[in-house]
Amino acid sequence: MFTEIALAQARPYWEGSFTHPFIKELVAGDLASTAFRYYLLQDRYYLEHFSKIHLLIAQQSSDTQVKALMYQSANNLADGEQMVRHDFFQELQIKPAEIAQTPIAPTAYHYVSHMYRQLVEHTPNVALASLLPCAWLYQAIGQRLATKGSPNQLYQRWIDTYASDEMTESVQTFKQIINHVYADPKTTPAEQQEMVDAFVISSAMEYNFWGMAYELETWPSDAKIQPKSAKPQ
Ligand SMILES: Cc1ncc(CO)c(N)n1
Repeated sequence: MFTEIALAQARPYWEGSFTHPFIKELVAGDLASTAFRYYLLQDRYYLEHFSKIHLLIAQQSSDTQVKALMYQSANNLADGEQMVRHDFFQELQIKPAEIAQTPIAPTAYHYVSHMYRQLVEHTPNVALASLLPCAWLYQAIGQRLATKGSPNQLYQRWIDTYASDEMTESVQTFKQIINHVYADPKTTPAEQQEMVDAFVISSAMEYNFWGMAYELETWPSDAKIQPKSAKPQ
């Protein structure tokens, strides 16, 4: 089964995420607000592209189940998670000017680039595999943290986003569909391996994403020109 094989290989990155200082301090309630802000700013860029990649996979896949899942998830993202984020932005007073002035951090840029790359270098199925750690890892984190609860209201709301029954259900559906695609006789052993590799790299990127926010990661400081900002196109 794809999900078991892929998770077994990505395990160290998952464990690293569960125990990352960003997550630990989020639960304890004492995560620096600068780190959470930076996370949100970078994640806004990430989610915007994540949604676009869903649409590209939907257009390029010949599998009816994959197509339906990608269109539906793109819609859910638009009116679910991105809406919640909109509220966070308002509450933390993150204004368009701050968004426009914040360069995309290297890890956010690399993670997004990795997902697009699967469509160019490989196939819609491989790109699909690169999307799965996003929802699945956050759902696993949500499950673990839900019982603990954060004394910080805002951080608790972030946790709640990922600890819901709807989240668990949608991850279940994604896993069933990808396991089906992986086992399909049309999927060659080479493509199966590429799916696993794409999943593992995304898991590594997920792990790096916490460090990116925690350390307020930037491009090399001697660069005179910073890359473009994360502002919406
Ligand atoms: C980087 C990242 N991974 C996963 C999720 C969950 O959707 C998110 N919002 N951001």
